Amino acid sequence: MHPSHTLNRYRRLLVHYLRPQWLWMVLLAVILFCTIGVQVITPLVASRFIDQATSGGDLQGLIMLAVFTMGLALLGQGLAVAETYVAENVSWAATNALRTDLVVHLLRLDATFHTAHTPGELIERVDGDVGTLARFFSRFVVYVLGNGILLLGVLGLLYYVDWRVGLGMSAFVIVAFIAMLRIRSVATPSWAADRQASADFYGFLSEYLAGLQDIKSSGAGAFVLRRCAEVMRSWLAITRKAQMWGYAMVATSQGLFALGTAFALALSAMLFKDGTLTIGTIYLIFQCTEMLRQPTEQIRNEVQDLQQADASMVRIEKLLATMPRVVDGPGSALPAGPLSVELDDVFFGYGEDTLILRNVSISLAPGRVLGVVGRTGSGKTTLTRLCLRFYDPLAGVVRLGGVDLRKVHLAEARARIGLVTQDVHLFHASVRDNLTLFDDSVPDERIRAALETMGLADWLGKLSQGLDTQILPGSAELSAGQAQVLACARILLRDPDLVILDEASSRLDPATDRLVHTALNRLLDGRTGIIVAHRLDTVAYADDILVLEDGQVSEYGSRLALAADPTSRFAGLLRVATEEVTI
Ligand SMILES: Nc1ncnc2c1ncn2[C@@H]1O[C@H](COP(=O)(O)OP(=O)(O)OP(=O)(O)O)[C@@H](O)[C@H]1O
Repeated sequence: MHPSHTLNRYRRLLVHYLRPQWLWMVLLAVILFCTIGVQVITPLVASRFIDQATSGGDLQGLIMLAVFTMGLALLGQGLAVAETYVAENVSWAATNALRTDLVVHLLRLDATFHTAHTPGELIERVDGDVGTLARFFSRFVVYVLGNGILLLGVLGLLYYVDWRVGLGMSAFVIVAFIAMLRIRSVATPSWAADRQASADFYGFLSEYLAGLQDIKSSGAGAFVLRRCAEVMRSWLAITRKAQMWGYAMVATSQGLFALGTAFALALSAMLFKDGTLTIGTIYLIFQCTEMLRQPTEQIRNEVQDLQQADASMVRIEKLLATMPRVVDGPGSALPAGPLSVELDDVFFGYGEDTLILRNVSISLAPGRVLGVVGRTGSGKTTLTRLCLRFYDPLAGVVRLGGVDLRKVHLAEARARIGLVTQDVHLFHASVRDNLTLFDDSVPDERIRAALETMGLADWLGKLSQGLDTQILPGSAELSAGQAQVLACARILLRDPDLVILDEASSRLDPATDRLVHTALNRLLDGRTGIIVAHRLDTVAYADDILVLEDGQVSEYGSRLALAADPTSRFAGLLRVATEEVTI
């Protein structure tokens, strides 16, 4: 990675996220310069103390110097506390802003992106990578500048003591710095690999936690554990390498500075023999040599961390630069009331090579209900996704209310559609929040009314804390059918003009079955509907039927007409389904 690219990237992020924090940054700089002042003054005072003590100075003066030294030590601690407080404030405010931007961006990205990236990977971006950047936001500039000045200050002091010592130590600092940077550049790829390995691990973990039930029920636990062990084993090897490099850097700098101290002491001893230096000055040189180490290491650390953070910055910028494939429309208005749905010669595939839908044309009048049937994998769910514009067709047009969906604002179109998926997602939150999706402005009466309409009044009555009862996703109290009814209530509250229901294919017990039917009946009342139907009872709601076969329209027409025609595929499906039910 070219350093100037890194710095440019860093500057861009810094300017953007630190601008609102500039007052805090000024405060941080002031604190840092005071800290440096204290660091430089302390050895000077100590050296004077030693010289006065060894030359028999008066007790009063010595006490004053001792008290002054203690005061400086206390001030140094106070400044360190203040610095931590301000720096944490700055870095959290800036990184939280960046996190928010990333989350907003992730929500804007379309289904294609989310299919290609696991939630764990995205968590690592939003949390791991941003976390790596946290200290950069607060400390990088101030630290590099501050430590640079401290370094110059200490070297200046050494020149002031004796130019030979100053010159020798300047040469030493340059050599040490170059040596440390060399090692760093060799070590950087290991650190990048370490971050990637951690992202892979989180990706793995989130995927398997999400599929916990399937894993348990299919007895795949042993396989998951083995896979987990494999991922961790490879992570260990990578981390060990990265840590070893990190340690090599610490060891090198310690070794180098031990050499530096030895060099400084040897030089001082020679000059002491000459009578050029006092013992207090030698102490000062010793302290200064020690003091050179901290800023040199810190500048090295900052530069090294910047390299590490560069990988994070690259990934964050790349993520922010990823544009959704589905581009928001210019804002054509949709007509009021129930929406018609038209698919005009639609072709669609998720990837480049396989077409999932071919030649699909349907025209659903406002207020009518379309039942979509067909074998598993025939493209039924895919068709509903196109109506919500999760994807754009490769060819052909999808129209809502007669308007090309690509011309409408995504938010407006989606606000008019209510979707119940096969796999309803309930949040670990109260019943109220699950229904309103965290919109506090919806009054409780409306929520209760919606639940009542959906036939869930009894269910609500049994809940210990009513609307405040917490729902635990995947808990035994809520079956797939009940979850769908809750999702229907959620949608009823939004009062959409088109309802799309991808029916759960699981069989329901008779009571839940009745519940789902009441819910459906009321939800579809006065709205256009598309139901991906798996069961015979549900098909009965449809005015029109679309039979999909391998992504193509096999039959399309009024339900009654198709059912009455004994040669139709739909009539055939009905016969099979009736036999299944009656057996
Ligand atoms: N996000 C996706 N990315 C890639 N391929 C997908 C995606 N979703 C579905 N597919 C593929 O598209 C085809 C049609 O899937 P779709 O879910 O639309 O069928 P379906 O008729 O609804 O099936 P089911 O009745 O089982 O729900 C399948 O071969 C499936 O593997």
